[in-house]
Amino acid sequence: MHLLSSGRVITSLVAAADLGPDDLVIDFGAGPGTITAPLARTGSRVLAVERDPRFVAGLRRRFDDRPHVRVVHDDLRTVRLPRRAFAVVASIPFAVSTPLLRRLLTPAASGFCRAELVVEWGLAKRLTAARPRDAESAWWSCRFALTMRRRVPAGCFTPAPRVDAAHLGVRRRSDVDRRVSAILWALLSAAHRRPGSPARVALRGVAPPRITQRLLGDDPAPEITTDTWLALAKTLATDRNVSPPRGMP
Ligand SMILES: C[S@@+](CC[C@H](N)C(=O)[O-])C[C@H]1O[C@@H](n2cnc3c(N)ncnc32)[C@H](O)[C@@H]1O
Repeated sequence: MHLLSSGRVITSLVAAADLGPDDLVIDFGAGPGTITAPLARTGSRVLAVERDPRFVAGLRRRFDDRPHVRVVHDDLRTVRLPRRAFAVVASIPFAVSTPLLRRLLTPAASGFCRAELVVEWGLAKRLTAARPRDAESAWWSCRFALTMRRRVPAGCFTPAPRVDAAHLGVRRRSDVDRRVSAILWALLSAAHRRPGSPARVALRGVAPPRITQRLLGDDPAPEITTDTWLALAKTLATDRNVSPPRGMP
């Protein structure tokens, strides 16, 4: 287990979240409370989720006198998420980063709105690439602005992991509504079904060829940027003849 030991990284994680007393924030994999403590000082309501009973006991003792901190003994992959708007600030084991991101970023509607996360460097690089390489990363990056804030060298943890990490910022895009999302889901699912062929060809029958030709050209789906996918979905959303398909997650 690699505990964050750099005060500078912890301070910048919490500062980037810009939390106040009206906010609800979750620290997933809270461990000894290294991040929980500065989160508690922001005055927000804090949920510290931890699976290891020894850490849970320590967290309960440490935050006993802080009524706005609740320690939840549960698994981050299955714990019930709040319905109300919430933020996440966390440094979690690299092995459960993707399951957690899936829970936060995949559902079209949820209370999740933003996060400051420590994840493996390679994962952060992949998620913040201008050209998402699969339908899932495109779905995430079109609906959330994913920003590489900084590299977090392995030496910032005790003990140091084998690879560096990154501080990743996540913000829900306010200009992507349910209709745009539904169209986006249909476009990405169809275009990535045959990722080697030009996306505009894969989208025949899903979107009007005059629009896909102009925006997508002959590029296959993994070569199309997040910005272009978003522009296409927003253009189609303004066309009242396009009915938003069902089946979004
Ligand atoms: C890398 S440590 C980070 C601890 C602390 N956040 C820090 O930065 O120092 C990961 C923590 O996540 C906990 N953890 C691992 N898998 C978990 C899971 N599935 N659900 C909840 N907590 C988990 C571990 O017990 C450990 O305390």
